[in-house]
Amino acid sequence: MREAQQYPTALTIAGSDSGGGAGMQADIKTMQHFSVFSTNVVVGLTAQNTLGVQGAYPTDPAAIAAQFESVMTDFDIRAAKTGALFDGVRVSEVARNVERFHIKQLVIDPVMVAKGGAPLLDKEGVAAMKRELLPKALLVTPNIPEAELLAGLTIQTEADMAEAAHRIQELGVPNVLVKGGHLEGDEVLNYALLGDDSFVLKGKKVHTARKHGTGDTLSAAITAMLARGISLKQAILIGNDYMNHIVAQPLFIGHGHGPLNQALWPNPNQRFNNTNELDFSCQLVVGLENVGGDRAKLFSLVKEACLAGVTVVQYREKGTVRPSFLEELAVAKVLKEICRKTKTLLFIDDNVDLAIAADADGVHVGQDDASVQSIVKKAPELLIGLSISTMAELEASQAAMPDLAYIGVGPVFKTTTKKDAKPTIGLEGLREIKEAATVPVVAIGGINEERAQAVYQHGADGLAVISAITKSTNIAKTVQRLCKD
Ligand SMILES: Cc1ncc(COP(=O)(O)OP(=O)(O)O)c(N)n1
Ligand SMILES: Cc1ncsc1CCOP(=O)(O)O
Ligand SMILES: [Mg+2]
Repeated sequence: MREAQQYPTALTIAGSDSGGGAGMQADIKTMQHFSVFSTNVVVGLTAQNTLGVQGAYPTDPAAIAAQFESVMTDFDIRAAKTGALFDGVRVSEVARNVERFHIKQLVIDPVMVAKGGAPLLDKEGVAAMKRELLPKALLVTPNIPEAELLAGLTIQTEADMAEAAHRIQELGVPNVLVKGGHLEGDEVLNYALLGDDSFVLKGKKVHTARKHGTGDTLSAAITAMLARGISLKQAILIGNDYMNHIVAQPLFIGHGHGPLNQALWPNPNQRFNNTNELDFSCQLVVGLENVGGDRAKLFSLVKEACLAGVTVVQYREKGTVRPSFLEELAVAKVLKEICRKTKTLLFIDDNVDLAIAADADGVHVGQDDASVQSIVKKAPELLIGLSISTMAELEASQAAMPDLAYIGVGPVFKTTTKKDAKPTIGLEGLREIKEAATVPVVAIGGINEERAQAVYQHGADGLAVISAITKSTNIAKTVQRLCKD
């Protein structure tokens, strides 16, 4: 199957909101924004706007089953989520179909009451959810009133949230995210209990009524990321950042509880695009250290290399006298501008904060730098390159692979440019790592014009050089010879 046909697909099992801000409409918009195709089982209609729910019309259970049949027999559903399920009959029908079609990655947003106060799940529905649906789910994302109902306790503090999460876990769902937006205070605390692991996510509380659809949007974002193969924990961390960002900039639509703008995400989809489409074939790694500290020389060299066809520039400062953060930022911003003109990707070595501040495309980190997981949490929009020098490092980094744009493998040959370089791995070492790698391999270390083609022949998808370009007397010709024949 061609890559373009492997667009991840998810399913939302929810109610329609005629106002467009919540329910299935919020799910579809959010999933699309995360580059996931959304299929739907409509469990009911609501006549609704930003002022409230004027009517609710549950779907015939036979129509629910028929929709499941249509979707599940055609699409490769990687993850699903539920929203408003109305009553016990519909919850049972959904649970039956989840079982029938072996839906594994199921996120339950246990929608019980709409923003304006209208009930969206009756008493039997709550009982059926506890009994039949939660044990089939991967994650449940209750807000405070929903968690109180599911856990049977009053929640006022973080400790209460933790207690509620544990009680809900006992109902058979392994992972629980209690959303604390309804609690007093200037911060929103979300409590996550993932198996035995627990953590608290914080966000600034935005005091606005324009938050219609927040629960649907968060659970849809998490579901979309699961469909893309991102781990549950990272999906929750990214989803939390996403919500903090979009809640702060609501849409001024309607006269009541206004909707969110799901498309508001910095550098939309940059991170989630098919990274296979990005070109990591020829990378110039460079800093002031490599050009005698001469800024003008650095800029003209990078410009020439970009025009000659390098596909990535990595800004890397390693000299004994390091420029200050602000000096590096000033340089990085000029590099960004140069790269923008030729559509060349700009990466920053080691420094995630600098990459964020300079609006770089990515960051390259070594084994002892910031962890891939922490970068994803802090800056989900950044592409990430990770250094790998041995098979053991590759194996130890398996969990990070879905989040990587490429791995930098080497040093392949002896190099004097990097003082603390690890032992060389040679062309055979490069081949061995390439055969086990699941992301593009960028070879580095002692590569020059003469050696470039052998590097490709041993499996490299791309190469990265410092001295081959910084010491070249004819950059255009050098870049041409470094490219794959
Ligand atoms: C493409 C590429 N591969 C490897 C490295 C080395 O990064 P790291 O291990 O962090 O070492 P330093 O560059 O920080 O000395 C790289 N920068 N780029
Ligand atoms: C940054 C780095 N990482 C491994 S080797 C190396 C230096 C590459 O420099 P050169 O291309 O001049 O050998
Ligand atoms: Mg490093």
